[in-house]
Amino acid sequence: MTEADADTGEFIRWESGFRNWVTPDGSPGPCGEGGFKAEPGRYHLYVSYACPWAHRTLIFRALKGLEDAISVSVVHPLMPPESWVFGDYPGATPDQVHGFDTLHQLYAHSAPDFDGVVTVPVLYDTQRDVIVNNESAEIIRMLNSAFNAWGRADLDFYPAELHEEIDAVNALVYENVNNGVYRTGFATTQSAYEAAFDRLFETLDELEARLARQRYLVGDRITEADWRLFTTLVRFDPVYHGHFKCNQRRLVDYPNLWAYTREFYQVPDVAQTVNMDHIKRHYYGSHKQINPNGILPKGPALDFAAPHGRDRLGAGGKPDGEKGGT
Ligand SMILES: N[C@@H](CCC(=O)N[C@@H](CS)C(=O)NCC(=O)O)C(=O)O
Repeated sequence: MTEADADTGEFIRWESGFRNWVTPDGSPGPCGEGGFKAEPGRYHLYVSYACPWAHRTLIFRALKGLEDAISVSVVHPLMPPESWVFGDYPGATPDQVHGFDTLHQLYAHSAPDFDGVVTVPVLYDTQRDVIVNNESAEIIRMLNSAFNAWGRADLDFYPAELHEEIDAVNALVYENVNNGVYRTGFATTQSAYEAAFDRLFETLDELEARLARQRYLVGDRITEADWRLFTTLVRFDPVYHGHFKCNQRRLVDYPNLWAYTREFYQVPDVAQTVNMDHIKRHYYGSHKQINPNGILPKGPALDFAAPHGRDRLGAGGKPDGEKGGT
Protein backbone atom coordinates (compact mmCIF):
# COMPACT_ATOMS: atom_id res chain seq x y z
CA MET A 1 0.00 0.00 0.00
CA THR A 2 1.38 3.41 -0.88
CA GLU A 3 0.03 6.73 0.18
CA ALA A 4 0.87 10.18 -1.07
CA ASP A 5 -0.17 13.50 0.39
CA ALA A 6 -3.15 14.70 -1.67
CA ASP A 7 -1.79 18.26 -1.97
CA THR A 8 1.95 17.85 -2.35
CA GLY A 9 2.20 14.39 -3.87
CA GLU A 10 4.81 13.46 -1.27
CA PHE A 11 5.03 9.81 -0.20
CA ILE A 12 4.04 9.37 3.44
CA ARG A 13 5.38 6.46 5.45
CA TRP A 14 3.11 5.11 8.13
CA GLU A 15 4.11 4.57 11.79
CA SER A 16 4.75 1.00 12.87
CA GLY A 17 2.01 -0.09 15.28
CA PHE A 18 3.53 -2.80 17.52
CA ARG A 19 6.33 -1.51 19.69
CA ASN A 20 7.03 -3.95 22.53
CA TRP A 21 10.54 -5.23 23.19
CA VAL A 22 12.07 -8.60 23.91
CA THR A 23 14.59 -8.18 26.72
CA PRO A 24 16.87 -10.66 28.52
CA ASP A 25 14.67 -10.71 31.65
CA GLY A 26 11.29 -9.71 30.24
CA SER A 27 11.38 -6.21 31.68
CA PRO A 28 9.94 -3.48 29.43
CA GLY A 29 12.19 -2.01 26.75
CA PRO A 30 12.47 1.63 25.65
CA CYS A 31 8.79 1.59 24.66
CA GLY A 32 5.74 -0.63 25.02
CA GLU A 33 5.06 -3.26 27.66
CA GLY A 34 7.16 -5.94 29.33
CA GLY A 35 6.53 -9.67 29.46
CA PHE A 36 8.66 -10.67 26.49
CA LYS A 37 11.64 -12.53 27.91
CA ALA A 38 14.30 -13.69 25.47
CA GLU A 39 14.16 -17.46 25.10
CA PRO A 40 15.32 -19.74 22.29
CA GLY A 41 12.51 -21.16 20.16
CA ARG A 42 9.92 -18.69 21.44
CA TYR A 43 10.09 -15.93 18.83
CA HIS A 44 9.47 -16.04 15.10
CA LEU A 45 10.34 -13.56 12.36
CA TYR A 46 8.09 -12.84 9.40
CA VAL A 47 10.04 -11.35 6.52
CA SER A 48 10.06 -10.67 2.82
CA TYR A 49 13.38 -11.12 1.04
CA ALA A 50 12.36 -8.17 -1.13
CA CYS A 51 11.94 -5.68 1.68
CA PRO A 52 14.95 -3.63 2.75
CA TRP A 53 13.56 -3.16 6.27
CA ALA A 54 12.97 -6.88 6.76
CA HIS A 55 16.37 -7.58 5.23
CA ARG A 56 18.02 -5.81 8.18
CA THR A 57 16.47 -8.29 10.57
CA LEU A 58 17.57 -11.30 8.50
CA ILE A 59 21.13 -9.97 8.47
CA PHE A 60 21.19 -9.48 12.25
CA ARG A 61 19.74 -12.94 12.83
CA ALA A 62 22.46 -14.45 10.62
CA LEU A 63 25.39 -12.43 11.96
CA LYS A 64 24.42 -12.92 15.58
CA GLY A 65 24.15 -16.68 15.03
CA LEU A 66 20.47 -16.80 15.97
CA GLU A 67 19.20 -19.12 13.23
CA ASP A 68 18.44 -21.89 15.71
CA ALA A 69 16.97 -19.58 18.34
CA ILE A 70 14.62 -17.59 16.09
CA SER A 71 12.68 -19.26 13.27
CA VAL A 72 11.51 -17.48 10.10
CA SER A 73 8.64 -17.40 7.62
CA VAL A 74 9.18 -15.80 4.21
CA VAL A 75 6.26 -14.29 2.30
CA HIS A 76 5.65 -14.60 -1.44
CA PRO A 77 7.53 -11.87 -3.34
CA LEU A 78 4.45 -10.54 -5.13
CA MET A 79 2.44 -8.28 -2.83
CA PRO A 80 -1.23 -7.77 -3.69
CA PRO A 81 -2.73 -4.34 -2.82
CA GLU A 82 -4.02 -5.71 0.50
CA SER A 83 -0.46 -6.64 1.56
CA TRP A 84 1.70 -9.72 1.81
CA VAL A 85 0.55 -13.29 1.32
CA PHE A 86 2.10 -16.73 1.78
CA GLY A 87 2.38 -18.96 -1.25
CA ASP A 88 4.32 -21.40 -3.29
CA TYR A 89 7.44 -19.77 -4.71
CA PRO A 90 11.14 -20.70 -4.60
CA GLY A 91 12.58 -19.31 -1.37
CA ALA A 92 9.18 -18.48 0.14
CA THR A 93 7.69 -20.53 2.98
CA PRO A 94 4.25 -21.13 4.41
CA ASP A 95 3.33 -19.28 7.61
CA GLN A 96 5.25 -21.62 9.91
CA VAL A 97 3.31 -20.66 13.05
CA HIS A 98 -0.39 -20.66 12.13
CA GLY A 99 -0.50 -21.70 8.48
CA PHE A 100 -2.33 -18.48 7.59
CA ASP A 101 -2.69 -17.48 3.93
CA THR A 102 -2.12 -13.77 4.43
CA LEU A 103 -0.10 -11.58 6.75
CA HIS A 104 -3.27 -9.65 7.48
CA GLN A 105 -4.66 -12.76 9.21
CA LEU A 106 -1.67 -12.74 11.53
CA TYR A 107 -2.18 -9.08 12.43
CA ALA A 108 -5.91 -9.65 12.98
CA HIS A 109 -5.20 -12.73 15.09
CA SER A 110 -2.82 -10.76 17.28
CA ALA A 111 -4.89 -7.58 17.48
CA PRO A 112 -8.50 -8.06 16.32
CA ASP A 113 -9.14 -4.31 16.10
CA PHE A 114 -5.92 -3.53 14.19
CA ASP A 115 -6.62 -1.13 11.33
CA GLY A 116 -3.12 0.04 10.39
CA VAL A 117 -0.88 -1.02 7.51
CA VAL A 118 0.17 -4.67 7.45
CA THR A 119 3.95 -4.71 7.00
CA VAL A 120 7.02 -6.90 7.29
CA PRO A 121 9.13 -7.44 9.27
CA VAL A 122 7.16 -8.81 12.22
CA LEU A 123 8.67 -10.27 15.38
CA TYR A 124 6.12 -12.73 16.76
CA ASP A 125 5.85 -14.30 20.21
CA THR A 126 4.64 -17.88 19.68
CA GLN A 127 4.11 -18.33 23.44
CA ARG A 128 1.78 -15.39 24.09
CA ASP A 129 0.57 -15.65 20.48
CA VAL A 130 0.92 -11.95 19.73
CA ILE A 131 3.02 -9.62 17.62
CA VAL A 132 5.82 -8.14 19.71
CA ASN A 133 7.13 -5.54 17.30
CA ASN A 134 6.91 -4.57 13.62
CA GLU A 135 9.55 -1.84 13.46
CA SER A 136 12.80 -3.08 11.94
CA ALA A 137 14.95 -0.43 13.63
CA GLU A 138 13.84 -1.79 17.00
CA ILE A 139 13.89 -5.48 16.06
CA ILE A 140 17.57 -5.27 15.06
CA ARG A 141 18.42 -3.69 18.42
CA MET A 142 16.72 -6.62 20.17
CA LEU A 143 18.56 -9.15 18.02
CA ASN A 144 21.79 -7.30 18.73
CA SER A 145 21.54 -7.48 22.50
CA ALA A 146 18.64 -9.47 23.96
CA PHE A 147 19.57 -12.96 22.74
CA ASN A 148 23.26 -12.96 23.60
CA ALA A 149 22.91 -16.11 25.71
CA TRP A 150 22.23 -18.08 22.49
CA GLY A 151 24.20 -16.12 19.92
CA ARG A 152 27.40 -14.21 19.25
CA ALA A 153 27.59 -12.06 22.38
CA ASP A 154 30.97 -10.80 21.19
CA LEU A 155 29.39 -8.92 18.27
CA ASP A 156 27.87 -5.57 19.20
CA PHE A 157 26.62 -3.42 16.34
CA TYR A 158 25.33 -0.68 18.63
CA PRO A 159 28.08 -0.11 21.20
CA ALA A 160 27.22 2.33 23.98
CA GLU A 161 30.07 4.71 23.24
CA LEU A 162 28.90 5.19 19.66
CA HIS A 163 25.15 5.63 20.23
CA GLU A 164 25.10 9.32 19.49
CA GLU A 165 27.14 9.08 16.33
CA ILE A 166 25.23 6.05 15.04
CA ASP A 167 21.88 7.72 15.74
CA ALA A 168 22.98 10.83 13.84
CA VAL A 169 24.11 8.87 10.77
CA ASN A 170 20.95 6.74 10.92
CA ALA A 171 18.76 9.84 10.87
CA LEU A 172 20.50 11.22 7.78
CA VAL A 173 20.48 7.87 5.97
CA TYR A 174 16.91 6.97 6.92
CA GLU A 175 15.40 10.25 5.83
CA ASN A 176 17.29 10.75 2.57
CA VAL A 177 18.37 7.29 1.45
CA ASN A 178 16.43 4.38 3.03
CA ASN A 179 13.14 6.21 2.88
CA GLY A 180 14.47 8.66 0.30
CA VAL A 181 14.30 6.12 -2.53
CA TYR A 182 10.64 5.48 -1.64
CA ARG A 183 9.91 9.20 -1.44
CA THR A 184 11.43 9.53 -4.91
CA GLY A 185 9.72 6.50 -6.43
CA PHE A 186 6.28 6.97 -4.93
CA ALA A 187 6.02 10.75 -5.38
CA THR A 188 2.93 11.65 -7.38
CA THR A 189 3.94 15.17 -8.40
CA GLN A 190 7.00 16.33 -10.32
CA SER A 191 8.05 18.73 -7.56
CA ALA A 192 7.82 16.08 -4.81
CA TYR A 193 9.82 13.69 -7.00
CA GLU A 194 12.54 16.23 -7.70
CA ALA A 195 12.84 17.33 -4.08
CA ALA A 196 13.29 13.74 -2.89
CA PHE A 197 15.62 12.96 -5.79
CA ASP A 198 17.89 15.94 -5.00
CA ARG A 199 18.11 15.07 -1.33
CA LEU A 200 18.88 11.46 -2.15
CA PHE A 201 21.78 12.26 -4.46
CA GLU A 202 23.15 15.04 -2.25
CA THR A 203 23.29 12.51 0.57
CA LEU A 204 24.85 9.80 -1.59
CA ASP A 205 27.54 12.33 -2.61
CA GLU A 206 28.14 13.09 1.05
CA LEU A 207 28.37 9.40 1.95
CA GLU A 208 30.71 8.77 -1.00
CA ALA A 209 33.07 11.45 0.34
CA ARG A 210 32.86 10.04 3.85
CA LEU A 211 33.62 6.52 2.65
CA ALA A 212 36.61 7.76 0.68
CA ARG A 213 38.12 8.79 4.03
CA GLN A 214 36.96 5.99 6.27
CA ARG A 215 36.13 2.36 5.84
CA TYR A 216 32.83 2.39 7.74
CA LEU A 217 30.17 4.99 8.45
CA VAL A 218 30.99 5.31 12.13
CA GLY A 219 34.54 4.93 13.40
CA ASP A 220 36.66 2.01 12.30
CA ARG A 221 34.20 -0.76 12.97
CA ILE A 222 31.06 -2.16 11.42
CA THR A 223 27.96 -0.86 13.17
CA GLU A 224 24.23 -0.98 12.78
CA ALA A 225 24.49 2.18 10.64
CA ASP A 226 26.35 0.27 7.94
CA TRP A 227 23.85 -2.56 7.78
CA ARG A 228 20.99 -0.09 7.55
CA LEU A 229 22.64 1.58 4.55
CA PHE A 230 23.66 -1.71 2.94
CA THR A 231 20.12 -3.02 2.40
CA THR A 232 19.23 0.05 0.36
CA LEU A 233 22.49 0.10 -1.61
CA VAL A 234 22.27 -3.55 -2.63
CA ARG A 235 18.85 -2.81 -4.22
CA PHE A 236 19.93 0.45 -5.81
CA ASP A 237 20.95 -0.48 -9.34
CA PRO A 238 18.64 -3.48 -9.77
CA VAL A 239 15.52 -1.61 -8.57
CA TYR A 240 15.69 1.98 -7.36
CA HIS A 241 17.66 3.35 -10.31
CA GLY A 242 15.07 2.21 -12.83
CA HIS A 243 11.80 1.43 -11.05
CA PHE A 244 11.94 4.39 -8.63
CA LYS A 245 13.60 6.76 -11.17
CA CYS A 246 16.61 7.36 -8.90
CA ASN A 247 18.79 7.75 -11.94
CA GLN A 248 21.19 10.65 -11.55
CA ARG A 249 23.90 8.07 -11.07
CA ARG A 250 24.07 4.32 -10.54
CA LEU A 251 25.64 2.80 -7.44
CA VAL A 252 28.46 1.46 -9.61
CA ASP A 253 29.32 5.06 -10.56
CA TYR A 254 30.33 5.76 -6.95
CA PRO A 255 33.65 3.93 -6.49
CA ASN A 256 33.57 4.03 -2.69
CA LEU A 257 29.89 3.27 -2.13
CA TRP A 258 30.05 0.42 -4.63
CA ALA A 259 33.17 -1.14 -3.08
CA TYR A 260 31.64 -0.65 0.39
CA THR A 261 28.49 -2.49 -0.75
CA ARG A 262 30.61 -5.36 -2.06
CA GLU A 263 32.51 -5.54 1.22
CA PHE A 264 29.29 -5.96 3.17
CA TYR A 265 27.88 -8.43 0.68
CA GLN A 266 31.01 -10.53 1.19
CA VAL A 267 30.77 -10.65 5.00
CA PRO A 268 30.19 -14.36 5.78
CA ASP A 269 26.49 -15.34 5.93
CA VAL A 270 25.25 -12.12 4.33
CA ALA A 271 25.05 -13.17 0.65
CA GLN A 272 22.50 -15.85 1.55
CA THR A 273 20.18 -13.11 2.89
CA VAL A 274 20.21 -11.31 -0.49
CA ASN A 275 17.61 -12.84 -2.79
CA MET A 276 17.75 -10.78 -5.97
CA ASP A 277 14.96 -12.73 -7.61
CA HIS A 278 12.52 -11.88 -4.79
CA ILE A 279 13.77 -8.29 -4.77
CA LYS A 280 13.20 -7.64 -8.46
CA ARG A 281 10.03 -9.67 -8.74
CA HIS A 282 8.47 -7.85 -5.83
CA TYR A 283 9.09 -4.29 -6.90
CA TYR A 284 8.53 -4.63 -10.64
CA GLY A 285 5.61 -7.01 -10.18
CA SER A 286 3.76 -5.47 -7.25
CA HIS A 287 3.65 -1.74 -7.97
CA LYS A 288 1.22 -1.68 -10.87
CA GLN A 289 0.85 2.12 -10.63
CA ILE A 290 4.54 2.43 -11.57
CA ASN A 291 5.01 -0.59 -13.85
CA PRO A 292 1.54 -1.54 -15.14
CA ASN A 293 2.61 -4.49 -17.28
CA GLY A 294 4.88 -5.95 -14.64
CA ILE A 295 7.76 -6.43 -17.07
CA LEU A 296 10.80 -7.65 -15.18
CA PRO A 297 14.08 -6.12 -16.43
CA LYS A 298 16.74 -8.73 -17.12
CA GLY A 299 19.69 -6.61 -15.96
CA PRO A 300 21.77 -5.14 -14.65
CA ALA A 301 24.73 -7.52 -14.48
CA LEU A 302 26.45 -6.78 -11.16
CA ASP A 303 29.31 -8.62 -9.53
CA PHE A 304 28.87 -8.28 -5.79
CA ALA A 305 31.60 -10.86 -5.31
CA ALA A 306 34.34 -8.83 -7.05
CA PRO A 307 37.23 -7.86 -4.75
CA HIS A 308 36.37 -4.70 -2.78
CA GLY A 309 39.82 -3.48 -1.82
CA ARG A 310 38.47 -1.60 1.20
CA ASP A 311 41.25 -3.07 3.37
CA ARG A 312 43.42 -0.21 2.16
CA LEU A 313 41.46 2.10 4.48
CA GLY A 314 42.88 0.34 7.49
CA ALA A 315 41.90 -1.90 10.33
CA GLY A 316 38.44 -2.61 11.48
CA GLY A 317 36.67 -5.19 9.40
CA LYS A 318 35.04 -6.97 12.28
CA PRO A 319 32.85 -5.29 14.87
CA ASP A 320 34.74 -6.98 17.67
CA GLY A 321 37.89 -5.19 16.61
CA GLU A 322 39.61 -8.11 14.93
CA LYS A 323 41.86 -7.04 12.11
CA GLY A 324 41.06 -7.62 8.51
CA GLY A 325 37.77 -8.07 6.81
CA THR A 326 36.12 -9.95 4.09
N1 LIG B 1 9.12 1.23 9.40
C1 LIG B 1 8.88 -0.11 9.01
C2 LIG B 1 8.59 -0.17 7.54
C3 LIG B 1 8.31 -1.55 7.04
C4 LIG B 1 7.71 -1.52 5.62
O1 LIG B 1 7.36 -0.47 5.11
N2 LIG B 1 7.60 -2.69 4.97
C5 LIG B 1 6.99 -2.74 3.65
C6 LIG B 1 7.75 -3.64 2.73
S1 LIG B 1 9.29 -3.01 2.19
C7 LIG B 1 5.62 -3.36 3.74
O2 LIG B 1 5.44 -4.37 4.38
N3 LIG B 1 4.63 -2.76 3.06
C8 LIG B 1 3.30 -3.26 3.04
C9 LIG B 1 2.44 -2.48 2.11
O3 LIG B 1 2.96 -1.58 1.43
O4 LIG B 1 1.22 -2.77 2.07
C10 LIG B 1 10.09 -0.91 9.39
O5 LIG B 1 11.22 -0.44 9.20
O6 LIG B 1 9.94 -2.02 9.89
